[in-house]
Amino acid sequence: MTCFYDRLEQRIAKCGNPVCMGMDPVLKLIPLEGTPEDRIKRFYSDILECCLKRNVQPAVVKPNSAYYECVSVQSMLVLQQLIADYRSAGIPVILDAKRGDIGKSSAAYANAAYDVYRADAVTVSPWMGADSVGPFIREDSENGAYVLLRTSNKGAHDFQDLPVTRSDDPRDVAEAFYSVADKIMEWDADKGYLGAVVGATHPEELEKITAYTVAHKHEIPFLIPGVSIPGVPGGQGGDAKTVLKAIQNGGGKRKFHVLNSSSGLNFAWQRNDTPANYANDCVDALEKLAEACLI
Ligand SMILES: O=c1ccn([C@@H]2O[C@H](COP(=O)(O)O)[C@@H](O)[C@H]2O)c(=O)[nH]1
Repeated sequence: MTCFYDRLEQRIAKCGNPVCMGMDPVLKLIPLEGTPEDRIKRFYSDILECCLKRNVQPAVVKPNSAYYECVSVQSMLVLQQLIADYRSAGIPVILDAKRGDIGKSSAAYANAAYDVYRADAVTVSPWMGADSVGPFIREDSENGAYVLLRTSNKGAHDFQDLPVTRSDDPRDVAEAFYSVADKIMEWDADKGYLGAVVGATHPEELEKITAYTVAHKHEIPFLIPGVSIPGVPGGQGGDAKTVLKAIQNGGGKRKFHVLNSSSGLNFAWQRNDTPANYANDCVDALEKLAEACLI
């Protein structure tokens, strides 16, 4: 059994890029006719087919559950089918659902993500602590979970940057996100089940977090959302090269970090206003992002 993050590292090496393609359907940007569910299914199936045909593949994909839940109950079946299709093509799937609850409810959420939707990995919130994250660590499985550590949004600052006293020494104060990093390293105990979400919009923090984990001899694999692709609308302004250099400057050695773009890839057709060419435009943008990741 190979743990999720070793698998991911192998996969990144094999496909030659660390891109995580988000799959966040927005109906008004899907230029197809039919029921909402059919349009979502065809859209992402066409993109998959085009990736395979052109042999340009993302390392991993990340559907955000919210974008399916808000369409209909039936679209959750589409999500399940898309996860199966991408996995059958050899592309691992991270289900972005940001789970976390009391232990037994977290266990039910973990069963849903890994056994019903059959995702390889899932995003989880650390807010409720060890018993909440624990069920997402499946011993002897190939599954993984990404814990929210320093998110990409503005509001991340509200709690994640709060100064926290970390020992009996009142001078030992640091931002709260370091405590999340500590817990990820403690809960994972080097078994390779836990990664962390760190936003591309905060490269300074990314460098600090990398340096911290390297100093603790426990590099944490990062899922890095918020990347924008130069010349393509969408995303949150994070720059791929800056992100990868931040990891390098922090002393990161492992090649298991993934950079996510959702709207920038999915709706790249907007760049040239070529809706009929949505699949090729997405794959062009993917190629562009993959190139930007060569540093
Ligand atoms: O800190 C976070 C955590 C999750 N996300 C999610 O990633 C994608 C980003 O979409 P873009 O269109 O590339 O901006 C989306 O699903 C978010 O919910 C994040 O952005 N930041």
